[in-house]
Amino acid sequence: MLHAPDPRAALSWVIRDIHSKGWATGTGGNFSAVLQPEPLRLLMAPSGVDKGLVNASDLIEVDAKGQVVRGDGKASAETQLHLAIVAETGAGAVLHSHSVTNTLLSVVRAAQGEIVLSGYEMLKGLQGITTHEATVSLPILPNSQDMAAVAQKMRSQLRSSQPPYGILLAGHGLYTWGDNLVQARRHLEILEFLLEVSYRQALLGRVKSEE
Ligand SMILES: CSCCC(=O)C(=O)COP(=O)(O)O
Ligand SMILES: [Zn+2]
Repeated sequence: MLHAPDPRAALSWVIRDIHSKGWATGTGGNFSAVLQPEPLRLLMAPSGVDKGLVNASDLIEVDAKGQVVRGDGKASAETQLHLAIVAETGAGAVLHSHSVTNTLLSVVRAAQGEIVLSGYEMLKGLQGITTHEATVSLPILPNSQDMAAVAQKMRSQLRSSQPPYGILLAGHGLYTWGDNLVQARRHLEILEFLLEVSYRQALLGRVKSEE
């Protein structure tokens, strides 16, 4: 289904799959795929829908200003973040998850401003990484309901000399992306795996030091 020629079938399957993994419980998370770059058309789920129940025909199309140009429903307030990521990275798909692990770790590590992932074989699942001897930093931005302000902070992270593979919003969730939906989904799975490892490693360290 992921390789389906119909982008609606592919994106709706990815959304339900992410929900089934517990990374977009209830209405949490939002997801987009670029249908065409010029004029920009993003395929997205409408705001506030249960991400376990999204069908191909439920998806809406939004333009570069975040206005709905096709389909029923409202565009997510977080559409601005998807648009900023697409504009800065040229991504073909953007995935935003609300897993328990990313919600928790992004709060606990908020003061550090980043989560560093280093030395794991699974890092090679990220595009361009060919060795476990790699270090990836996921910036943590403060959460806010002011999406224009969050989008601006994301843009400056994405313009850095080493743009990140993902960005965390503290107590909220993870944004990641890829050249296409297949790559974006792989990045999400890899980063969720590595965040889970990081979380369990911290727990283990705590148990050890308490012995
Ligand atoms: C309980 S979900 C709160 C809103 C959110 O963070 C999210 O990712 C989903 O928002 P949407 O408007 O796209 O449904
Ligand atoms: Zn969210």
